[in-house]
Amino acid sequence: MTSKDIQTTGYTPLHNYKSVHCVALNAAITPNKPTEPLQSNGDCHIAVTLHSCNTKVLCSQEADVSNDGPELHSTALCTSTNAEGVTQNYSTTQNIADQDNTDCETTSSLSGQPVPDHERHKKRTKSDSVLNTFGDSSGSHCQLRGKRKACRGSSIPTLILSDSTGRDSCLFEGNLSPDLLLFPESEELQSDTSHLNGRLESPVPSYTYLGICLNEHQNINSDTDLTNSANGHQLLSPRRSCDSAYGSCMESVNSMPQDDNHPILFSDNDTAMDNEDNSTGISASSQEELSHGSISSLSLCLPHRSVSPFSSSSSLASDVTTDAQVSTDESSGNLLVEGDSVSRKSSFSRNFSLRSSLSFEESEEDFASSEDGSTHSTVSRRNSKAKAQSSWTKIRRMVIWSPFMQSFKKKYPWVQLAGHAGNFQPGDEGCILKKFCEREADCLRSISDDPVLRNFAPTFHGIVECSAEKYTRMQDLLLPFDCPSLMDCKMGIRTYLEDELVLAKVKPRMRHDMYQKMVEISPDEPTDEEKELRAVTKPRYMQWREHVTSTSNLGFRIEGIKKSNNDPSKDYKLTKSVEQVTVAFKYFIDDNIDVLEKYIERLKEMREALESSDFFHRHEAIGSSLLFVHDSSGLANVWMIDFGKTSRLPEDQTLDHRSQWIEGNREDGYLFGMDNVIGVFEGIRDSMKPLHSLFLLSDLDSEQNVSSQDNVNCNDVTATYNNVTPQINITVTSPSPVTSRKPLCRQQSVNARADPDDVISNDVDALSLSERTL
Ligand SMILES: O=P(O)(O)O[C@H]1[C@H](O)[C@@H](OP(=O)(O)O)[C@H](OP(=O)(O)O)[C@@H](OP(=O)(O)O)[C@H]1O
Ligand SMILES: Nc1ncnc2c1ncn2[C@@H]1O[C@H](COP(=O)(O)OP(=O)(O)O)[C@@H](O)[C@H]1O
Repeated sequence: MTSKDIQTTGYTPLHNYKSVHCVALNAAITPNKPTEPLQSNGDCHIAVTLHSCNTKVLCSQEADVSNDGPELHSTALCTSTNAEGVTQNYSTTQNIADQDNTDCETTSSLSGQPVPDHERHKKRTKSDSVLNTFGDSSGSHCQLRGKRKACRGSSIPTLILSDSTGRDSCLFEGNLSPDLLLFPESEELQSDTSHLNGRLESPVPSYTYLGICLNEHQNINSDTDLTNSANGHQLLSPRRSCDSAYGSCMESVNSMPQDDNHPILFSDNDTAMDNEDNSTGISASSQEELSHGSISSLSLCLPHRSVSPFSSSSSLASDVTTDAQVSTDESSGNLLVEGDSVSRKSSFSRNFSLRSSLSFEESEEDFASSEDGSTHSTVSRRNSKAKAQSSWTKIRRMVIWSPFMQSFKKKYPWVQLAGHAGNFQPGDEGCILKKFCEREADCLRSISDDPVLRNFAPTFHGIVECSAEKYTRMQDLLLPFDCPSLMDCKMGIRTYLEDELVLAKVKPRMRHDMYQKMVEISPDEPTDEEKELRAVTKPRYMQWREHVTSTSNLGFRIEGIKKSNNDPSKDYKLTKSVEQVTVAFKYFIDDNIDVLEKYIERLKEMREALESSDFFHRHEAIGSSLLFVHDSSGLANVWMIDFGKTSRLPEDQTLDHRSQWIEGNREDGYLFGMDNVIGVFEGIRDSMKPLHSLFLLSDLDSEQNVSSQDNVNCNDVTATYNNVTPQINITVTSPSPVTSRKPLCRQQSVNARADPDDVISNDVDALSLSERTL
């Protein structure tokens, strides 16, 4: 199966989700004795492979889980292999004394302490083969009996658990885009199934899949579709939503064939009907599975507090309460799930938002299964199944708390670094959705069609509508990166439209929010009148922002930086001078010269493309940003984003994007800013290149002009060598990064070593770029 095979098409992605928590557990995982229920003290061997949706194997894990003694600790001896094939052995020990205790204690010993072979459980062969089957990048696990997982966006984890008998199961959890749930697509059932079966050398075992979605409409969507496959196995898949947030997606799901083999277990008003006993919640069974008795109960709870993937992290006011219980009805063999209501407050403040495809802190809370709000009669059944349930809990904990999963958790953040909170939604197939803005959509469309510029901005993928709201669908630029570091630089010497200025003069609108933001940074900034009104106009605020940041002097400003493993920071509201910007850029690139070179190269290409672009010369670009993204693998790229205030000029007008702005000429200083971004990066590069490689002291007389050195991009270097004190002062006049303006002059003071035959050493400790003023 190719990666194409697992791309699901044909339905519109879901919108308006604040977060979706999805859990899927297969009942098929068994202890070493496959025909017996999972015992609370049973040992088992599990294998886990984590795939991205594009079938890349992210990592895999095998674990021998043994419960040494009465329920206090469980130890997993694991081998974990990442995408690069690096294998790590470790053990994970967990205190699982309290099943409802979400603060599961985990200690792990990592690589360097390989788990001795004799400590491993025996039955590995079959698991290995399963692991290999799933671990060969084929992505075959994504299609189980024709049920296609809507694997959209690379950041989607798929967990496959395989037990020692070769039976495999799916554990799928985290904060996932709603369109990542399993959705049926009827066709390719047979071929893929046989393919998978063939590879597994055994029939695909029964799967039980439970999908639980949580959306901003404060509902838990616990819906299922029990589907019998051709080979008699059954699949429980998420089926419908209780409100419009599911939108068109549910249309497609609902359009799937429904016949005797596809019993619908739930009504549309979320008062789920158990086909056996009319109980509330989710009910479905994998009867074959249950008749084997390989699982008697499992318990799932959605987190009590859940971080919304698209809400502000710092101003998070998210309060989520939801529980879902799954247990087995022994008489019917059904799995029974209960869910209570969810309440959520979402924040719409302007701030960061983070999405993590896996949110295992949250998942951990899953283990605290609450009886509150349960309306189902399965409480007693649950209680009676507590023991077996605890085994499941343990396994999940093992997996979730292993270094393997913990490190994966960090790998997939989607970050909205700047901009308006609530503007973005998850999209499908590597896309994100941004609230529709005609100007922006027009620009993205034009740029995508422009052979010169198309690589420098997110690809435009049309306009979609959901819940009566329009979105622009565009390429998710973070897709290829692992744990990316991001920086958003707002370009130009001006951040407000001329129209806004005109309007503010004619009809000033006082903004309290902007006054508030202003005094937070500069309490003394407002005039007496503004203080009295506790409000400022938008242009006043915007101009002040430009003035206290590098917008006005350098033609760009840093909006935010997020280093791979750190929280995002927008603490650049007073970053103005070249030195301050240099410090921030250096922090961002972390002295990684390769990344730096890539940025410089890319920026220069982009500048060249912009200079030659008719589109660009005919547009005024206000508030547009450069998004810098790199990761530890050295992958680095820069794109232009945010065209919400980029507008076409009258036919007879063009801009050079470097000239001074005079009201009415609509110049925006975009290229001026770009020149300076490049200049600062080049300054950093030069400072990182030790000058001692350039000059030998012996080459220098007491005073000598040294000709241009290519590798420092100097026009002229004047070096003064003082024979008495080994000190050299070098003045480098570099080509101006601000081409049409006064050249920047860098003065570098270099300490020379005493030995004149030796190279000049070391620090370029005084680097000053004289800033030009507008
Ligand atoms: O960055 P801070 O200091 O918070 O100021 C913001 C940014 O300038 C926004 O620009 P961008 O979207 O380019 O980041 C701007 O949105 P506009 O683009 O609508 O001008 C906001 O205006 P309001 O949306 O009017 O609040 C303004 O409050
Ligand atoms: N195509 C994209 N791919 C990935 N991240 C993006 C993309 N577009 C925007 N972002 C993220 O969203 C943030 C805000 O984007 P922006 O378009 O400036 O929003 P706004 O119009 O609300 O200001 C950026 O800083 C970046 O982190």
